[in-house]
Amino acid sequence: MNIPEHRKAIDSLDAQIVKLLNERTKHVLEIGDIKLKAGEEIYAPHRERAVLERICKLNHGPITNESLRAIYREVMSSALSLEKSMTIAYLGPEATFTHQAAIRRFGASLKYSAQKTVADVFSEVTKNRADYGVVPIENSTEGVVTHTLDMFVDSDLKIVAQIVLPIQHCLVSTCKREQIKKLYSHPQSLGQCRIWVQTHLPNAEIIETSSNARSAEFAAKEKNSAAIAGSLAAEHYGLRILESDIQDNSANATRFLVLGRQCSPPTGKDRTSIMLSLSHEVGALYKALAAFRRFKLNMTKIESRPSKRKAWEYYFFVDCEGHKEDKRVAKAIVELQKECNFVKVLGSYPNGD
Ligand SMILES: O=C(O)C(=O)C[C@]1(C(=O)O)C=C[C@@H](O)C=C1
Repeated sequence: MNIPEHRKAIDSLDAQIVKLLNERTKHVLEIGDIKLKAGEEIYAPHRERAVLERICKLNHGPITNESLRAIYREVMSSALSLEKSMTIAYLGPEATFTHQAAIRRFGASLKYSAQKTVADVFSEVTKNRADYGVVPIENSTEGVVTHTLDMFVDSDLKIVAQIVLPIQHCLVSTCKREQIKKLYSHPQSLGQCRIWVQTHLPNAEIIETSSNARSAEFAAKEKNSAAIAGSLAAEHYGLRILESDIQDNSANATRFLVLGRQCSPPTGKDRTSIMLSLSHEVGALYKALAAFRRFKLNMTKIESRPSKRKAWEYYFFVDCEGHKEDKRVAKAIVELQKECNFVKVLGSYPNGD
């Protein structure tokens, strides 16, 4: 076939794709009506995961699974936005990695609302001003985000999904690399790119900022300056990516949580986050954690935080595999309730990204 013939075939396929996408969307709208009448959540992360897994299984190429997932992300995002006008609050400013993570999960068709602090994200969702919130919880090199853990103490919001975003730092600027005199960076990002900066920009004056997006904003306004930031920030502030993936550790990733008001149903591959407090007694933590061993539950994380209510009193945050409605998890929670002063299930949600 020559190019015009291929294009004719593409035009005919596009006509079918558009028709099929609209047929799909009509079903989604009907589901939306049923959910609204039943007072159910519109966003269904368990179903989205099943859809994405299924389309990847159906795929025999040449299109990659990654591209197919990105296309379907947008298909589901546009469907969601038609089912209900939705707002996603996230830790801003605009174009941060949290913003990038939120778009990766919810797509480009929804409304996003940047918040100044993690507490503001919680408050927007609690007060119904946003449908969901996205906050960072831990970075593979920097560890846990303590503000986020602390917020769960007084909040009734649920973790409904998680997003694992590989953090790819870029050197972004309006000038050429040789012309860079100043480098704007968030201290954590600088920590993650230290070797690269020392090797490639040893003479640049380094100025610390409060976020990657701010770094990009400053670099966009000032001649002979550059920033360490993500690709979304580069695009947002009209900067060129001079070098990508400049982080010293290529396995650098951040886990974000999606906060909502209702729990997600089980998918068969879930994770449950639990918060607990214990009496000051020898072996109290050991006895409490025995519940996970007894019911053969793989614990994937444990963190402790000062309670801020009484000196030397701590809360423990524990993640395990399984859903709170799974028999073994439910039994372990009953056991924990016997051993602990206080137990709160923060949410059960699909494991993975
Ligand atoms: O299956 C549903 O519950 C839907 O609302 C449909 C759909 C989809 O487009 O497939 C849309 C949004 C949900 O988050 C999950 C899936």
